[in-house]
Amino acid sequence: MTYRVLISDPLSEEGIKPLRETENIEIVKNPGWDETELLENIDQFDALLVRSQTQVTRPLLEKAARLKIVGRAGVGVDNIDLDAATENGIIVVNAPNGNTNSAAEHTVAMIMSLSRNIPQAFHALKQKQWDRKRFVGVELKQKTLGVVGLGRIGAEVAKRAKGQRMNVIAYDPFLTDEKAEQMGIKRGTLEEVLQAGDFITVHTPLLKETRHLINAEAFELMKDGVQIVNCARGGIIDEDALYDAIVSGKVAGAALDVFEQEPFTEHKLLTLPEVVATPHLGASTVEAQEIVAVDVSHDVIRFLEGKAVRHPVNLPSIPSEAMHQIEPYFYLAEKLGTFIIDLANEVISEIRISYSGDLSEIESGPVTRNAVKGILKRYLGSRVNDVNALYLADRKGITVSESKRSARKGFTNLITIEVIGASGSRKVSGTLLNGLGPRLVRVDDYQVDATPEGHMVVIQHIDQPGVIGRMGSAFAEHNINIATMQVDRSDVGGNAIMLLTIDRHLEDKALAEIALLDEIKSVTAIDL
Ligand SMILES: NC(=O)c1ccc[n+]([C@@H]2O[C@H](COP(=O)([O-])OP(=O)(O)OC[C@H]3O[C@@H](n4cnc5c(N)ncnc54)[C@H](O)[C@@H]3O)[C@@H](O)[C@H]2O)c1
Ligand SMILES: O=C(O)[C@H](O)COP(=O)(O)O
Repeated sequence: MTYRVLISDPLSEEGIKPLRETENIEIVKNPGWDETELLENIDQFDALLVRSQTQVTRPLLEKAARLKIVGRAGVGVDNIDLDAATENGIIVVNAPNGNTNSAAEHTVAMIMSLSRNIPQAFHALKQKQWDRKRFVGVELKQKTLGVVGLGRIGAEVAKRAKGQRMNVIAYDPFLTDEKAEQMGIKRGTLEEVLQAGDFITVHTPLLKETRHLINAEAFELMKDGVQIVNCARGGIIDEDALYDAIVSGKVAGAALDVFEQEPFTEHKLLTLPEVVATPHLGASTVEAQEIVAVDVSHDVIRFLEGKAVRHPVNLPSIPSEAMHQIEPYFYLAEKLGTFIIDLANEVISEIRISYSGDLSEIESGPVTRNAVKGILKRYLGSRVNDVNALYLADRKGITVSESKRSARKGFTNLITIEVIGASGSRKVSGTLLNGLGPRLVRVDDYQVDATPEGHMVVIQHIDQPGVIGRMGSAFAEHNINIATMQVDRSDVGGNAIMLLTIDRHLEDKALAEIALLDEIKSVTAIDL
């Protein structure tokens, strides 16, 4: 199959080489489509690669019937409707580390531009004004840098500020005293950072909680003459409040690389001499763009090859060694899910998945998602995958729960899936056997041993002489060969089960005839 990949923002050509060098990938790069054309064409693509310009909206994602993955060549994903991606079973990946250094360096450049009025002085020179008085600056040494958000970039900026012999105080909900001490910086509350900073730089994501985090009240807390830098996301700083704070003299200067609305060319902030600005250049270096494009290209290739991705955004990120441990269970979990929903053959309200033995110590989330996928695809077909399985189960009012028991129960690893419907509970268990692969080992309370694949038949019957013989003859009359057969019973003469693998699908007519045989209580055909 050829996968079609659309690149709708400028990505480094060097960086997308891994995609170009992958045989079954066809690339459409920067076709110059506007929003309407993108909407018209998106359903032709399996993967979409963006930076921050393309708005990956819910309408776009809902139209993208073929889209499997959105790759963000950078950190911020606020231009992507993550809920819509999840609901439509589209995984989103990003490249969280590739542009950290560039963004940190750009932030330092912006701080120094502010401290020495470099852009303004250059602009004056270009106007043939040799003016040295107007552009007297300030040293950074001994000044305090307030950092709001000490993640990858904030921490790199803090390190560089220390190199300029600045004092650094930072606020970050996850910053500990130990980490602060280790970095030789002070940990403060947001208020303390705002009050202490001679320069204040923000490095948080744009979230509900961080939108307008730096607002009029925040400016009131700051020192008179404070200088503000935003190389993170437009919207963290309330631009109108910033304008007022500059005009009032509270803020002596502001350096902005990102804006609430981009492109940003008309805002009144740009009319102020105290403002320096760049058009979202923090990650715009040859090096950063190559790294982020390589990172996201590799993740797209991994995903299209059915492998785990390194930087999922709308799925929990699992370390690769842990993923390596659990990936072999995905197939088993999905097959058990399909098996049990066909066996139950009714609307269910609850899915209970239990992991025992070695599995009680694993990161079971991805395995659970594959089991739920196996169950739901009977209702929803191929649109359900491990990205949207839990969302779709929730939307159908099906509760999903997990439990773990270290007890081995006769198997080093065992997955049991129980579904609850109006007529009660049905359950199935499976295991991964070394060298033998996935095995189905329990159906309800019966012991079996079969490979969960192909055309299977579950027959519930009464444990009486002749039942098996009559059943075998019935299959023979329909020219259906029985490849494997497992029998178990609750007690002598009591309820019993046959689990068959047959060579072709059991047609309804044959199924109905077999179901009428004496002592047969139910016949269920399950195609895995
Ligand atoms: N200008 C650019 O071109 C450019 C380049 C790269 C990244 N960015 C942006 O910079 C920002 C930071 O990127 P990063 O890679 O450092 O992300 P990160 O996830 O490594 O760090 C973000 C930090 O913000 C902290 N945080 C979250 N909410 C907070 C709050 N309310 N107050 C204080 N801290 C809070 C988090 O705990 C985290 O430590 C992102 O928005 C990213 O999109 C911009
Ligand atoms: O979040 C990011 O990675 C930066 O804002 C970079 O955005 P860009 O890829 O549009 O330069």
